[in-house]
Amino acid sequence: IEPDVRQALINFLGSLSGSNGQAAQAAGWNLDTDPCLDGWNGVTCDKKNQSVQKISLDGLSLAGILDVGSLCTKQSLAASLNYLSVGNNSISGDVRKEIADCKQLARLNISGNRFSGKLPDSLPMLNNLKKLDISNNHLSGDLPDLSRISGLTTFLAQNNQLTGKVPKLDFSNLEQFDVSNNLFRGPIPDVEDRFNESSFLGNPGLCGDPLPNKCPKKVSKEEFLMYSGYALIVLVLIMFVVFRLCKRRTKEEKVDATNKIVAVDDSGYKTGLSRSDFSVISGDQSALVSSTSLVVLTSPVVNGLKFEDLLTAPAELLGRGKHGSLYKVIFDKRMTLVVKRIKDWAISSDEFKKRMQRIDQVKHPNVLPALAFYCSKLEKLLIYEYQQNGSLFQLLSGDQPLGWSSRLNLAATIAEALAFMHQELHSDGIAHGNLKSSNILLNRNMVPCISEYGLREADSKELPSLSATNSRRAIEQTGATSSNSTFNADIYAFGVILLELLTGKLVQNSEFDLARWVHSAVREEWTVEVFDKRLISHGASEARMVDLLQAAIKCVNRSPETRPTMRKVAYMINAIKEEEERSMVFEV
Ligand SMILES: Nc1ncnc2c1ncn2[C@@H]1O[C@H](COP(=O)(O)OP(=O)(O)OP(=O)(O)O)[C@@H](O)[C@H]1O
Repeated sequence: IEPDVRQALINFLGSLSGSNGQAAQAAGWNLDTDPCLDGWNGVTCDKKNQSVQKISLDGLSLAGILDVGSLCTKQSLAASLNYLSVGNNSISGDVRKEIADCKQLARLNISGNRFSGKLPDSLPMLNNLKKLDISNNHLSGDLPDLSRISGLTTFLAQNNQLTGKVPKLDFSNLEQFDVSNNLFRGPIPDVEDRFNESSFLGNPGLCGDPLPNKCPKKVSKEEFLMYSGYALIVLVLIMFVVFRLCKRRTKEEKVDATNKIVAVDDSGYKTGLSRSDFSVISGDQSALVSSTSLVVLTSPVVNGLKFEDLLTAPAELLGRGKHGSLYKVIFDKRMTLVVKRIKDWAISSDEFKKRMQRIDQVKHPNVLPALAFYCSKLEKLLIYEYQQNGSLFQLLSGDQPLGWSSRLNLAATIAEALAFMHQELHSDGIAHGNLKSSNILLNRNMVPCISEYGLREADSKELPSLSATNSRRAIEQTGATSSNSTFNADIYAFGVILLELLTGKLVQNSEFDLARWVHSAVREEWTVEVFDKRLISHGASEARMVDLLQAAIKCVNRSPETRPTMRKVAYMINAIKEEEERSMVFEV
């Protein structure tokens, strides 16, 4: 063997052994001897001892790199070397592209090392390769196109991090095949029943035979075109039907429009039309707003809802208060909304929008959020979800008496929610402005929610509406437009709600001044007389009713500055509630 080949072999082993440079010596490889005639360990030559055919250096604790360059670029060596095996060492680094120069290689074994990186794209040029074992390394990336190596009988690649598809090899020719525990993806090619699932296990993205998990059905190009064709035809048909329906509806609306305009006019109530004949906005205004989207605040349910939807849906008038009218609007049974049409509020559209968006940022589970709103010069509308269980006002005026602990819980919940809103919106100067028991709604779980928060600023003319008398009390003696006065008015209004809960007497829309009546009764030491008889007969604790009455009286104090903040009120009511709970435990 020529000296330059000897040198190449020694260099190769030197690189393989890494810091342990003694390997060459230990294996008896040195320039003064001949690899074939003197029998270098791990080297096998041809029968005539003229060329090196095999290098077998398995299990020698080699910890360097595989310098195939020094080996395979030596033409005489490359022309004879058909076996290279360095398995079960600690060799690291990648397999370099020069491996392809060792054209005669029939067996390449690098298993059980620390090889990493991608196999070189030149590897399939080894077209004499029969056995390739790269298993138990840290190899990654997609494999080169191994299907180009036609005579492969062994391909072992298990326990690496190889990606991409399992190569389509000539499985009829393969005797050993294992790609388990890698990162291969996609369908397994047809392995002609020659290998079972153990060859593929441990690849989370693999599917199909012989693995038990089926691959998702792939739609062929023809099928795709066929289905798209069907979809297109259906779409055209739907559009045609919708177009026809819209046309018919517009015709009907034209006929109907005059009735609706009359119905919405203030005289509408007197026209004798049934309540469901009302429409939310009048016909002349609808022309201005018909194709405008609402500003959606909270709910995706109302996304895409337009004014024309509000116009065409049947609307039922729920109430016509001082601040506007309220309609119940049902959209194809999917959702029931209420639309508050605000009357005479001298607020610019910009201010209104900012105000509504600010309120929407403050969320509390016991405050009903507006879902959307609309504002223009002519109209200000707010949309809420319809609450089917009515209001606290209705609950208290109903036949079913409300028990003491329910009333106390209601009071505590509303106080807490109002305290939260006051705290969050104090710097914005946004109080409720129109708190009353008909604005405390009960949701589907009978949980109370404050509705219509911030729909009104209290101003000198427009007092927070209880009844005129009750509301005048609410803010009298305050600087009428100062923001504190609005918060103080809310506290007064909340005090009235407490009084309603305690006395069972409702003040809405009546001139009955509940606060004054309670004040005088207490002054005359008739305190017990004020309480709802039904509460006393059901054995509610008089002491705690008196405590709640004290809190209520503080809230309805004539002098707004001496009213406690809502936070303090909530604290007082919670203390009463805890006392009640303690006493219940004690009684049990
Ligand atoms: N989201 C809702 N769901 C169900 N009922 C509601 C809803 N909002 C209000 N209501 C009820 O509809 C009725 C009319 O409400 P509206 O707000 O018009 O009355 P109001 O508060 O007396 O009027 P105003 O706010 O102008 O003083 C009330 O009984 C109220 O409890």
